[in-house]
Amino acid sequence: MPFPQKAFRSVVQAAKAWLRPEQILVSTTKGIEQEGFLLMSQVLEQETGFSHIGVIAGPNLASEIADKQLTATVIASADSLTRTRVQQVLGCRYFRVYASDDRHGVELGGALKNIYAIAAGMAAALGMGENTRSMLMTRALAEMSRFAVAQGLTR
Ligand SMILES: NC(=O)C1=CN([C@@H]2O[C@H](COP(=O)(O)OP(=O)(O)OC[C@H]3O[C@@H](n4cnc5c(N)ncnc54)[C@H](OP(=O)(O)O)[C@@H]3O)[C@@H](O)[C@H]2O)C=CC1
Ligand SMILES: O=C(CO)COP(=O)(O)O
Repeated sequence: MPFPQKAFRSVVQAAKAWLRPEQILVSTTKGIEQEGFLLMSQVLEQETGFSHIGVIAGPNLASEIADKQLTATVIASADSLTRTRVQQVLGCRYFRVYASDDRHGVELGGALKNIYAIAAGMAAALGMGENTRSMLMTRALAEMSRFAVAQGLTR
Protein backbone atom coordinates (compact mmCIF):
# COMPACT_ATOMS: atom_id res chain seq x y z
CA MET A 1 0.00 0.00 0.00
CA PRO A 2 2.15 2.92 -1.20
CA PHE A 3 0.01 6.08 -1.16
CA PRO A 4 0.55 9.54 0.25
CA GLN A 5 -0.64 9.55 3.86
CA LYS A 6 -3.54 11.94 3.21
CA ALA A 7 -5.09 9.50 0.71
CA PHE A 8 -4.35 6.33 2.68
CA ARG A 9 -7.59 5.75 4.58
CA SER A 10 -9.85 6.62 1.65
CA VAL A 11 -7.91 4.27 -0.67
CA VAL A 12 -8.17 1.41 1.87
CA GLN A 13 -11.89 2.09 2.25
CA ALA A 14 -12.33 2.03 -1.53
CA ALA A 15 -10.30 -1.20 -1.85
CA LYS A 16 -11.98 -2.99 1.06
CA ALA A 17 -14.59 -4.78 -1.05
CA TRP A 18 -11.78 -6.56 -2.96
CA LEU A 19 -9.67 -7.58 0.06
CA ARG A 20 -9.79 -10.97 1.79
CA PRO A 21 -8.74 -11.73 5.40
CA GLU A 22 -6.08 -14.27 4.37
CA GLN A 23 -4.25 -11.60 2.36
CA ILE A 24 -1.12 -9.88 3.68
CA LEU A 25 -1.40 -6.08 3.82
CA VAL A 26 1.86 -4.13 3.96
CA SER A 27 2.13 -0.34 4.18
CA THR A 28 5.11 1.59 2.86
CA THR A 29 3.45 4.93 3.62
CA LYS A 30 5.14 7.36 6.00
CA GLY A 31 2.94 9.55 8.12
CA ILE A 32 0.65 9.96 11.08
CA GLU A 33 -3.08 10.62 10.78
CA GLN A 34 -3.90 14.02 12.21
CA GLU A 35 -7.16 12.82 13.74
CA GLY A 36 -6.38 10.22 16.43
CA PHE A 37 -2.60 10.17 15.79
CA LEU A 38 -2.77 6.77 14.05
CA LEU A 39 0.02 5.15 12.02
CA MET A 40 -0.93 3.65 8.65
CA SER A 41 -0.79 0.00 9.81
CA GLN A 42 -3.24 0.97 12.57
CA VAL A 43 -5.51 2.46 9.89
CA LEU A 44 -5.22 -0.86 7.99
CA GLU A 45 -6.17 -2.76 11.16
CA GLN A 46 -9.06 -0.44 11.92
CA GLU A 47 -10.49 -0.51 8.40
CA THR A 48 -10.09 -4.24 7.67
CA GLY A 49 -9.75 -6.09 10.99
CA PHE A 50 -7.26 -8.42 9.21
CA SER A 51 -4.40 -10.08 11.11
CA HIS A 52 -1.64 -10.26 8.47
CA ILE A 53 -0.51 -6.63 8.61
CA GLY A 54 3.00 -5.22 8.36
CA VAL A 55 5.09 -2.22 7.38
CA ILE A 56 8.18 -1.89 5.19
CA ALA A 57 10.72 0.85 5.82
CA GLY A 58 14.10 1.57 4.30
CA PRO A 59 16.40 3.48 3.58
CA ASN A 60 14.58 2.68 0.33
CA LEU A 61 14.38 5.14 -2.53
CA ALA A 62 12.31 3.52 -5.27
CA SER A 63 14.47 4.78 -8.15
CA GLU A 64 17.65 3.26 -6.65
CA ILE A 65 15.95 -0.12 -6.13
CA ALA A 66 14.74 0.01 -9.74
CA ASP A 67 18.42 0.56 -10.72
CA LYS A 68 19.26 -2.62 -8.72
CA GLN A 69 21.55 -0.76 -6.32
CA LEU A 70 22.40 -2.74 -3.17
CA THR A 71 19.63 -1.99 -0.68
CA ALA A 72 18.39 -3.26 2.69
CA THR A 73 14.89 -2.95 4.07
CA VAL A 74 12.93 -4.17 7.06
CA ILE A 75 9.54 -5.87 7.17
CA ALA A 76 8.05 -5.24 10.59
CA SER A 77 5.06 -7.18 11.87
CA ALA A 78 3.93 -9.02 14.97
CA ASP A 79 2.71 -11.73 12.57
CA SER A 80 5.42 -14.25 11.67
CA LEU A 81 3.69 -15.36 8.45
CA THR A 82 3.75 -11.77 7.19
CA ARG A 83 7.46 -11.43 8.00
CA THR A 84 8.44 -14.71 6.36
CA ARG A 85 6.33 -14.30 3.22
CA VAL A 86 7.55 -10.75 2.55
CA GLN A 87 11.17 -11.83 3.04
CA GLN A 88 10.66 -14.71 0.57
CA VAL A 89 8.78 -12.70 -2.03
CA LEU A 90 10.84 -9.48 -2.07
CA GLY A 91 14.34 -10.63 -1.09
CA CYS A 92 16.85 -11.02 -3.92
CA ARG A 93 20.53 -10.58 -4.79
CA TYR A 94 20.46 -6.77 -4.47
CA PHE A 95 17.54 -6.32 -2.02
CA ARG A 96 18.06 -7.73 1.48
CA VAL A 97 14.96 -7.95 3.65
CA TYR A 98 15.45 -7.97 7.41
CA ALA A 99 12.57 -8.89 9.76
CA SER A 100 11.44 -7.23 12.96
CA ASP A 101 8.50 -7.77 15.28
CA ASP A 102 8.57 -4.09 16.36
CA ARG A 103 5.97 -2.79 13.88
CA HIS A 104 5.11 0.30 15.90
CA GLY A 105 8.75 1.35 16.43
CA VAL A 106 9.75 0.86 12.79
CA GLU A 107 6.69 2.71 11.52
CA LEU A 108 7.04 5.61 13.94
CA GLY A 109 10.74 5.97 13.09
CA GLY A 110 9.93 5.97 9.37
CA ALA A 111 7.35 8.72 9.81
CA LEU A 112 9.45 10.92 12.08
CA LYS A 113 12.72 10.75 10.14
CA ASN A 114 11.20 12.46 7.13
CA ILE A 115 10.73 15.60 9.23
CA TYR A 116 14.49 15.72 9.86
CA ALA A 117 15.18 14.76 6.22
CA ILE A 118 13.39 17.95 5.18
CA ALA A 119 15.44 19.95 7.70
CA ALA A 120 18.64 18.36 6.35
CA GLY A 121 17.62 19.31 2.80
CA MET A 122 16.99 22.89 3.87
CA ALA A 123 20.37 23.03 5.60
CA ALA A 124 22.10 21.77 2.44
CA ALA A 125 20.23 24.30 0.29
CA LEU A 126 21.37 27.08 2.62
CA GLY A 127 24.97 25.97 2.09
CA MET A 128 25.47 24.68 5.64
CA GLY A 129 28.29 22.18 6.15
CA GLU A 130 28.96 18.73 7.59
CA ASN A 131 28.99 20.02 11.19
CA THR A 132 25.45 21.26 10.82
CA ARG A 133 24.27 18.10 9.06
CA SER A 134 25.86 15.94 11.80
CA MET A 135 24.33 18.08 14.54
CA LEU A 136 20.92 17.76 12.90
CA MET A 137 21.19 13.98 12.63
CA THR A 138 22.51 13.53 16.18
CA ARG A 139 19.81 15.72 17.71
CA ALA A 140 17.15 14.09 15.48
CA LEU A 141 18.08 10.66 16.85
CA ALA A 142 17.86 11.97 20.43
CA GLU A 143 14.52 13.67 19.78
CA MET A 144 13.02 10.62 18.02
CA SER A 145 14.08 8.41 20.96
CA ARG A 146 12.42 10.76 23.44
CA PHE A 147 9.31 10.92 21.27
CA ALA A 148 9.09 7.11 21.08
CA VAL A 149 9.47 6.77 24.85
CA ALA A 150 6.72 9.39 25.32
CA GLN A 151 4.54 7.21 23.06
CA GLY A 152 5.12 4.24 25.37
CA LEU A 153 7.71 2.40 23.24
CA THR A 154 10.58 0.73 25.05
CA ARG A 155 13.16 -0.11 22.34
N1 LIG B 1 9.16 7.17 -3.41
C1 LIG B 1 9.91 6.41 -2.61
O1 LIG B 1 11.07 6.06 -2.93
C2 LIG B 1 9.36 5.94 -1.31
C3 LIG B 1 8.18 6.42 -0.80
N2 LIG B 1 7.74 5.96 0.40
C4 LIG B 1 6.51 6.47 1.01
O2 LIG B 1 5.39 6.01 0.24
C5 LIG B 1 4.36 6.98 0.26
C6 LIG B 1 3.96 7.34 -1.14
O3 LIG B 1 5.09 7.89 -1.77
P1 LIG B 1 5.24 7.88 -3.36
O4 LIG B 1 4.89 6.55 -3.92
O5 LIG B 1 6.60 8.44 -3.65
O6 LIG B 1 4.11 8.97 -3.70
P2 LIG B 1 3.36 9.31 -5.03
O7 LIG B 1 3.01 10.73 -4.92
O8 LIG B 1 4.15 8.82 -6.22
O9 LIG B 1 2.00 8.48 -4.89
C7 LIG B 1 1.88 7.08 -5.12
C8 LIG B 1 0.54 6.79 -5.77
O10 LIG B 1 -0.54 7.16 -4.89
C9 LIG B 1 -1.64 7.53 -5.70
N3 LIG B 1 -2.34 8.68 -5.10
C10 LIG B 1 -1.85 9.91 -4.84
N4 LIG B 1 -2.78 10.71 -4.31
C11 LIG B 1 -3.90 9.97 -4.27
C12 LIG B 1 -5.22 10.25 -3.85
N5 LIG B 1 -5.55 11.45 -3.31
N6 LIG B 1 -6.14 9.26 -3.92
C13 LIG B 1 -5.79 8.05 -4.44
N7 LIG B 1 -4.57 7.73 -4.86
C14 LIG B 1 -3.63 8.69 -4.78
C15 LIG B 1 -1.10 7.96 -7.06
O11 LIG B 1 -1.78 7.23 -8.04
P3 LIG B 1 -2.08 7.88 -9.48
O12 LIG B 1 -0.76 8.01 -10.15
O13 LIG B 1 -2.99 6.89 -10.14
O14 LIG B 1 -2.71 9.21 -9.22
C16 LIG B 1 0.35 7.59 -7.05
O15 LIG B 1 0.73 6.78 -8.14
C17 LIG B 1 4.91 8.18 1.07
O16 LIG B 1 4.42 8.08 2.40
C18 LIG B 1 6.42 7.97 1.02
O17 LIG B 1 7.06 8.52 2.15
C19 LIG B 1 8.40 4.98 1.08
C20 LIG B 1 9.55 4.47 0.58
C21 LIG B 1 10.13 4.94 -0.62
O1 LIG C 1 9.86 8.15 2.70
C1 LIG C 1 10.65 7.86 1.84
C2 LIG C 1 10.72 8.58 0.57
O2 LIG C 1 9.59 9.37 0.37
C3 LIG C 1 11.58 6.76 1.97
O3 LIG C 1 11.36 6.15 3.17
P1 LIG C 1 12.25 4.89 3.63
O4 LIG C 1 13.57 5.14 3.05
O5 LIG C 1 12.18 4.89 5.10
O6 LIG C 1 11.56 3.70 3.02
